[in-house]
Amino acid sequence: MNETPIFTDDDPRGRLKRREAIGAAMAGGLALSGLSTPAHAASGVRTLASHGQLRAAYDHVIVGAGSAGCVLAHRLGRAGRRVLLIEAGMRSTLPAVAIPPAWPSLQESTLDWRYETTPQPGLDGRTITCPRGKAVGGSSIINALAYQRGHAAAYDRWPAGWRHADLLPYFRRAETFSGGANAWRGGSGPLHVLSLADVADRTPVAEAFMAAAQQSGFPTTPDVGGELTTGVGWNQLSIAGHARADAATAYLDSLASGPAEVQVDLLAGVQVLGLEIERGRCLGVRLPEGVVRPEGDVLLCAGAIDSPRLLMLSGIGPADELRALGIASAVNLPDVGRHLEDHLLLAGVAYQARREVPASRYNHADSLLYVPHATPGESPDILVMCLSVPFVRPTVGPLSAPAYVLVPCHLRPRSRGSVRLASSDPRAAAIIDPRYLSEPDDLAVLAKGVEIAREIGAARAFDDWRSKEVYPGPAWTTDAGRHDFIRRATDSFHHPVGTCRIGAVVDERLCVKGIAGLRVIDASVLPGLPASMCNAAVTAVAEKASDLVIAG
Ligand SMILES: Cc1cc2nc3c(=O)[nH]c(=O)nc-3n(C[C@H](O)[C@H](O)[C@H](O)COP(=O)(O)OP(=O)(O)OC[C@H]3O[C@@H](n4cnc5c(N)ncnc54)[C@H](O)[C@@H]3O)c2cc1C
Repeated sequence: MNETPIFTDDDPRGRLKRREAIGAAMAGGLALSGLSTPAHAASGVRTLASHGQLRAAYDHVIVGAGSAGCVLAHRLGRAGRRVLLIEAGMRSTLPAVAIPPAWPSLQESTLDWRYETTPQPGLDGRTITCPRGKAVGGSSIINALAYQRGHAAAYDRWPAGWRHADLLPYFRRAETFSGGANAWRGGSGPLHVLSLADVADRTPVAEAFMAAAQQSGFPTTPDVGGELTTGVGWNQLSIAGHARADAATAYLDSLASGPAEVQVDLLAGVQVLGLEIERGRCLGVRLPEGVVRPEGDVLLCAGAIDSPRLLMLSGIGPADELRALGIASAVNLPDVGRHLEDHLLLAGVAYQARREVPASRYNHADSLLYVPHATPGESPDILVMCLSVPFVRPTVGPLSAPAYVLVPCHLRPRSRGSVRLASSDPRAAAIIDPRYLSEPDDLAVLAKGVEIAREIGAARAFDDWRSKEVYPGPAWTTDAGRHDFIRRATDSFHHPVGTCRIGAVVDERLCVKGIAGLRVIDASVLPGLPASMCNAAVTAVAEKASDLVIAG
């Protein structure tokens, strides 16, 4: 059997886990050459060094140890289920993962699948990077750490059972909030959420943004993730003790302590190649070395790009398209891979500063503003973040320090795209076409976002910081100039969802329509974007899904 290394030997955390794995393997009666120490039962997640260490039987196989997969492993493990968690990436050893302000360096690193979109006509034909975490912890390992659930109304547009009131107990169950528990926030969940309202070392430019937004007539909110999710407030981040609190540290490492031994095995560095489907039932998952068949459901948690890809590779999707690639249809589900939705950001409304801008100790966006511009009282369509770094798209032009940038984001885009198979090769990346700005209304909302950002940027509270507006600058005076600037400055916010959405691909229990024994549980099932970044929504959906799986 081909051994797949789980950790590099120079990683102290890796050595510890490897020792646990070896001990557990011997306890299970498996022989590894060169070992003479007695076996002992490991607590927590048992990290398998190879396919050969699999247990004789599992209740569930989880594909993908990302934001959702780690939640499921934790909850099912605690419920006494025998779980195999399979992840294509490894446990991360990059120090930058733990350091919040270092997060941008993780894109295009070894922890990133490094996908990219097709050329986007709405963005002057540019291809856009589509980073996705390839590691134990998934995209929560490389993301920008913001952790917010957004406005209730965005969930209330989702199908029954998944609306805000249904999810609120799960948002609370997931988190330990730095501001303490209340009717909206959790106080004892695995994931630590730090409100920058509770720290003293916020960057002063973010303080100026708070004041400038108020001078421009926007209300403040004491807790952007609590009862009032509109207005200007301090960012909230998944951070515990100054370090990133990703899904793996929060949900897998915490299994090591607890009331009872759990039976959760992690097989990392192994890519699932497809699902075994026979006569309308999912029997297991295909690995390079064979098939693993659980006694219960297979739980697909490979994310908004790879979950639809794996379904289609297994014959679940648009039958005609799959047949054209030589893939036999198991069930015709035309919506698999369709309805791809993603938030847009615009980088940005940029200012040369009068003096050095102190760096953020967090994620560079210490304060932000949610604006329900289109429909006051509804969920926000515009978010403006205040970045204390000179971040503009290279297609916009140069920007040297000292500078700060206001970044408008579109939270309710109308453009919809797709994820399709490039070929029947199970290792080939999917064709990702978000069709950014294909709906003219999206451009108009971004234009409004730029205007809000410029108004705040020109407010008195920034006088002490602002030397001059560099972008959009004079370009903003004509229609042509405005449109040109938006097309050059727009990028993905990296929140793809909806490619296996509830109602179309999975039912309200997240079971794949027409296939028994298979559920999809990750960002792909979200029936729409939340009115904020999506990690909290994915986590809450996975929390609720774990109860559904346990209920059977
Ligand atoms: C650069 C970036 C910044 C972001 N910033 C934020 C932010 O600040 N706040 C926020 O809320 N959200 C943010 N997000 C989005 C958020 O992190 C994701 O929406 C969320 O993590 C998605 O969770 P998931 O479980 O659906 O997928 P993932 O967490 O991506 O997990 C999928 C897992 O499946 C694995 N996998 C895929 N295919 C296979 C296969 N064939 N075999 C085995 N394993 C497989 C992957 O390696 C991965 O570990 C950001 C995302 C990125 C990329």
